[in-house]
Amino acid sequence: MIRFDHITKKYPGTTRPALDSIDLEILRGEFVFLVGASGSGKSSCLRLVLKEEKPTSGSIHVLGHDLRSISNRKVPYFRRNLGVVFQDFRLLPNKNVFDNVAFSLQVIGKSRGFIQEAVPDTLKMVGLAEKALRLPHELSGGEQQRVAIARAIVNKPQILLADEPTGNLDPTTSAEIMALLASINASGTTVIMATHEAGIVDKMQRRVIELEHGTIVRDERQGGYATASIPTVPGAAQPEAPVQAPPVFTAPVVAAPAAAAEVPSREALFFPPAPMPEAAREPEVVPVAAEPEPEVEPAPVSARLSDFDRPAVPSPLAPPAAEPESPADDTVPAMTRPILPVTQHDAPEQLTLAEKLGLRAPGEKPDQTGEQNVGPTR
Ligand SMILES: Nc1ncnc2c1ncn2[C@@H]1O[C@H](COP(=O)(O)OP(=O)(O)OP(=O)(O)O)[C@@H](O)[C@H]1O
Repeated sequence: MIRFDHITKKYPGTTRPALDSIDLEILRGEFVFLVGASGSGKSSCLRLVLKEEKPTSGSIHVLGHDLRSISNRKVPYFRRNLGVVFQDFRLLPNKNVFDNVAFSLQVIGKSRGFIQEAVPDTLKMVGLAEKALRLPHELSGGEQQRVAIARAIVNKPQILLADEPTGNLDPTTSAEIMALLASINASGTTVIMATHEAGIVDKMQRRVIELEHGTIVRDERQGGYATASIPTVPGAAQPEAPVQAPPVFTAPVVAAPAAAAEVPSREALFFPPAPMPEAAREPEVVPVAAEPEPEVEPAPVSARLSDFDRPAVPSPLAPPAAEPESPADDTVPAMTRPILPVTQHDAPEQLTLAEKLGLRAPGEKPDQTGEQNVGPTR
């Protein structure tokens, strides 16, 4: 699903490579932690997967594509296969929860009907169905991160990249966010998460790739956080949920994730299944749209409370019911968008949020959202 072959990344003006001849393979359905000291190269790995940065040498394959073969014009289409979540949430401050999630679908031209179904489904999954009309500043940090996760998964990405998604959250809230990420992984999405949080890594017992000065020094199938190079400080605060909180990330269940997940129960959220077995792996090549999608004017989307009262609906991660899609959607699987913060070297300096999310190519028709970022309110 993701393969790095001899990847070296050297940023302009630096003497030492951020990544130094990395070889790496991540399989479909895996949950992978990237750990390592600050500056070890974790975010660089994520940016390379997104094609936000180009390697100095070596090749990267994502979803069957050699990233060198994807032209800049097609990068936004490629990125619809990826969802990205950041430490600082990056919500649109003047849009409510529903519209923040709807935004990413509007920009890629999804129909109003699709949006009116997919957004409530996704908000329900992340536990925010009741708060669809709130503005970001009316939410807690954890709730804001749930909105960001909803936005990242609403179009059903095959890969979810998370760059320190719990970095601004307290331990209990972090545990809840991790349970949500685990449930997303359980429904088949590959999750790659860069983190410094030892407690989370130790509890999850998933694959751990440790970077040190741009090289991989550890790759464990079910690892913990601490090693000689990143020791856990005795007595340091660990992200432990308080006693009354539901137990999280414990006892992996043997069942493989379902291909089309049901809406996970609360129990499922807190007892995430183990990673998908390696057998059922490698995917077909995911097509990147050969032609640009037709420009569809973003339809004004307003949440109706009745939308949130509907009977049980399929998980937002499951394939949607037959939906009218734009022609380009026939060739681009329903996915979501990326958001890594680092500016592409060859991109214009002033990018709109849609461009940062990979929803529009730089220079494409700007949207009218008055977009700006909003960070945690905590
Ligand atoms: N745009 C850039 N220009 C120059 N150097 C960069 C750039 N981005 C990252 N670097 C350098 O590359 C190295 C790896 O950085 P990277 O952000 O990948 O590390 P990280 O492990 O994610 O760190 P952190 O945990 O602090 O986020 C660091 O030495 C950093 O200074």
